[in-house]
Amino acid sequence: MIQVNGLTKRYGGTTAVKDLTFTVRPGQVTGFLGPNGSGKSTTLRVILGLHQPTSGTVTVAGRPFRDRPRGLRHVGSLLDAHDVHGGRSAAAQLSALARSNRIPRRRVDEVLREVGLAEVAERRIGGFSLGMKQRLGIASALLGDPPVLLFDEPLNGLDPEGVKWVRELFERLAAEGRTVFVSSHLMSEMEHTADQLIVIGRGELVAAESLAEFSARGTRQSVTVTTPAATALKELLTAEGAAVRLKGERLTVTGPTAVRIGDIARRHGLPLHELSTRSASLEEAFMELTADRVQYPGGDPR
Ligand SMILES: Nc1ncnc2c1ncn2[C@@H]1O[C@H](COP(=O)(O)OP(=O)(O)OP(=O)(O)O)[C@@H](O)[C@H]1O
Repeated sequence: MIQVNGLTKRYGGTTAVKDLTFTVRPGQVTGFLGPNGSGKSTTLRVILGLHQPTSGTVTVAGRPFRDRPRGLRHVGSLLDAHDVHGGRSAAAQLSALARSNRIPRRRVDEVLREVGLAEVAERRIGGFSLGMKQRLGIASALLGDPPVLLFDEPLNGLDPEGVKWVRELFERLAAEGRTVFVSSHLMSEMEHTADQLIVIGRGELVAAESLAEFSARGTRQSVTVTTPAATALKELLTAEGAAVRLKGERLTVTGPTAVRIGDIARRHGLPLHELSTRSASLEEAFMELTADRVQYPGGDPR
């Protein structure tokens, strides 16, 4: 269990995280979701005792993590897959970690097998692909067989097969009763990975709930209409107070239902080639929720 209580972290004039409170429970995969620069890595670093909070507290299994000797047996983490010694072999890197944490050497072979790197164990890490480095980072996290695991953007650089493997691994780790906390800036990654979500924007908590609860927010619907009379229909719908986007013969309408749009078109003798309702995706719900909290919005403000 991880408990974050009123956590604020400032770097000089920048507030990376502000009054953040949430709990990450064992036995499930919890996604830590937020746009770029929203404070995810900062929070993970504070949980790991690498950075000091400006105010607030963070505990892992009831105690600050930095108070625990032989940390890898308590918390395993993957923060930055590039942060490895390129001249070493995978086996040498893990052996050094095992030694300094008093973990038996046999665990090195076990975790290398577990992450599918047994055959390249003696190769230099410098020649590894990003996907292989991610697997090595996951192996380091698993080395001490810890009850709590933190992963910062672990799906980055993985091919679809790698993504599937990581998802199944996380599921299994959670089913074993461990606390699994996984960050991502993409809802689409978390949609099939996490049971619970902690969502932040600009360092502040936006949502802490199950994926199912979060999905229920995405019930806002839009109607897609295709018609050769797109401009005329757009005018009629706009006059009704609908929000309408026009692209070629296709309108995306929010406000009125499909039935209402169909009735308006019929009354004015406008032909419809398509009329369909769709619910906003989870990605859209996430973007909507964090829209006013994005640190570096895309595009060029003019
Ligand atoms: N060591 C540091 N010194 C100064 N500012 C920092 C430091 N670390 C993070 N920040 C700032 O804190 C804010 C949050 O950054 P953080 O890396 O925690 O976000 P993130 O959600 O992990 O982003 P990303 O998805 O891009 O990795 C940003 O404005 C960042 O520039």
